[in-house]
Amino acid sequence: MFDATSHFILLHSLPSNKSFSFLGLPPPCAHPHVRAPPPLPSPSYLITMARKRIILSIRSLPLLIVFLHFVASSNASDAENLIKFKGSLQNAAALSNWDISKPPCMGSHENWQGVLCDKGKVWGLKLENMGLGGVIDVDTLAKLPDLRTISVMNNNFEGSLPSISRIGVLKTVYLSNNKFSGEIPIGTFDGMTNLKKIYLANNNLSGSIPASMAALPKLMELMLENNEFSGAIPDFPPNRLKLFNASNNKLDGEIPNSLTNFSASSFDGNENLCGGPIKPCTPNTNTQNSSSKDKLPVLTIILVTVLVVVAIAALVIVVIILRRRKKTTHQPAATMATAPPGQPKTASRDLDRMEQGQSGVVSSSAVAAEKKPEQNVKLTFLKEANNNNFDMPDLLKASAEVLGSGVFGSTYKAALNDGRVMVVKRFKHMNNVNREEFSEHMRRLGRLNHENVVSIVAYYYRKEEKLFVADFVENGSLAVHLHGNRSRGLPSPNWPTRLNIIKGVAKGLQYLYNELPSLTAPHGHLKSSNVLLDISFKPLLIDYGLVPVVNQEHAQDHMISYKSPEYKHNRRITKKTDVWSLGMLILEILTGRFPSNFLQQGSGGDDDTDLATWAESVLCDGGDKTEVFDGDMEGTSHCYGEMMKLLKIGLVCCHVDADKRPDIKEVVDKVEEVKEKDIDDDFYSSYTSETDMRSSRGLSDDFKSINI
Ligand SMILES: Nc1ncnc2c1ncn2[C@@H]1O[C@H](COP(=O)(O)OP(=O)(O)OP(=O)(O)O)[C@@H](O)[C@H]1O
Repeated sequence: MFDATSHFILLHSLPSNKSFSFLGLPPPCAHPHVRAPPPLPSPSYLITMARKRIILSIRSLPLLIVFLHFVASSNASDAENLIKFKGSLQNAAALSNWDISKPPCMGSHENWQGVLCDKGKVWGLKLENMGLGGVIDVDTLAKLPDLRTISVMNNNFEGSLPSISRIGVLKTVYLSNNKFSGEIPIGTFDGMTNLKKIYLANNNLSGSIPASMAALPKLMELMLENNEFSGAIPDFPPNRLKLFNASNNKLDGEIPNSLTNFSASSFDGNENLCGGPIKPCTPNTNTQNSSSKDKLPVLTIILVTVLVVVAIAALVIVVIILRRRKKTTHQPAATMATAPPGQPKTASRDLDRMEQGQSGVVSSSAVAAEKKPEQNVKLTFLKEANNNNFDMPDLLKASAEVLGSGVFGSTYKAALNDGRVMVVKRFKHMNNVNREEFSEHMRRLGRLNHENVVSIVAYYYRKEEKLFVADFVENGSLAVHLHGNRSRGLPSPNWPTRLNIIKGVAKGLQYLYNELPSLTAPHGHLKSSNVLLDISFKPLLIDYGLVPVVNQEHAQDHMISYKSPEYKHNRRITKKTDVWSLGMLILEILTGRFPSNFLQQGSGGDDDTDLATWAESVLCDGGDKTEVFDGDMEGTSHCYGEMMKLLKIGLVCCHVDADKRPDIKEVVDKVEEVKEKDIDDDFYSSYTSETDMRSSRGLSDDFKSINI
């Protein structure tokens, strides 16, 4: 027996020059003028050596078997560790399908609720909104070698923060919206050299922000809002953090220079914090901040008090005189933009509270204009409409609900007194576009009118505050219907509904391409949470046309277009980038899998596995191809042929080479040809042949060859 292993061992165990001679090649560094080539080894020498190696390889066979067994059983041990981890949780009913007899991961297929898989390995845990409590057993999780992300957001975990540095390889940790409390030990994040995102918002954590956080070399997102953190904010390396929020804590001192580019809302609600975008630090603030050890001399205090009293008195007299004069000259007309005294401040605080997610429904504002209310609180309406009989003060008074916080800011639902329900989106990460450019862009967006595009009704511009107002769409986002309903046990959209949604989205996107020809990516941020559904499940696009007005650095980190292969590889987006996003969305709708799970996983390195690659691998691996489709999608019998056609359109749209993707018109035409039911029963089997499948993304260049 002379197997590959023994062959390998034989070659590598021979004296270096001999091994090359054995292959009939000259030794790598031999130089004829320096040294003559060594003589060929005698046949008896070679036979002896070969024998020795064979014996060695037979001896090492048990080791090899143990090694292979270890590799084969690594999945089982992931399963055991997960079951052990589950054992320390309370209220783990949502994890009832964690079943040791079934591996958590089969390739990229996930068998266990909340367990994210890649190539048969557990790379993430997404245990959100499950009412979980108890202990997070980090020591057991540390035994999962491929674990890179953990989210237990929106649960009931309490007590001190788990020692996550035991899982040193983590890239993202989401612990927001729990009841974690107490101080974070100094070294909690020590050695976590790959950690990029830490979400701790809405807990009861106290003490200082640990310096080990500021020392993390790759940290990009840090959310600490609505806790009890105190003391000074440590200095983070400049330009590293892309998202930061420490509002509503008890922090004090001066905001470090490295964080001054974040807006005031990242720091609001910390009374003794100063500098950067909030109130300037005065010697007085500094005195307060340094625990007021050295007190001001009594005389100075008295002098300052007297001066302040005199100044206030003078101000009151001036105001009274001015009011009297006004009254005698003319009676002022009440403008919609004039807020009642005190209203802006309260409203502003309400808004910030809403933003921190402290309460779902509050009597709120959409914006507060603290400086020049007369000029600043007027909305600019984009369309002439009879029912635009409201303005900013009405939004300020309306009861509002936080719909969510996205990458550009927060979105609120505001119910007006006349029954109309509006949505206000407050943008945080805009670029420095001036009023004229912004207004011009808004007028362009305001002219849009299509049944699959949500119209922007009005906008508000101030240098540091930008708002969009739109009508509320009742039925929530496609993302919730595809992914959220599942965990709540609600029905998922069936095949005909999903097909109609894709048709509507494609038409809406084509409309944007036609109407906004000057934009490279007319949508730019197409994903399932930016597709809303009305009551009849008609899709409507939102968050389109933003690329020209948003902060580019932020966009590059968060917008869907910037996750495309062309941006990853060539740092550019093209006219076909939105087609890629549409392709991804088609695959998400058909497979029920969330593309961002794949993107997040690939973002840290060279791993290019995305949803399209995964779908292709299922189609090509010779197994049951229908497994690619979402198992929760009903109404699929006699439809697999048509579903396959649509899947293939999605795959072609995701072609890695942007030039080989179809243009939007071709996509719309092809999608329109897909029917709810298979026309020909035999069609499916011929359609799903191996060759045909392999041609979908890379191997066939001609989109027109799609056999519809
Ligand atoms: N006009 C609207 N009617 C109803 N719901 C809306 C409307 N606009 C936005 N939403 C919903 O509000 C929520 C928050 O939206 P937002 O755009 O702030 O975040 P996102 O879509 O989750 O992320 P991103 O900022 O990346 O777009 C989402 O669930 C979105 O579907």
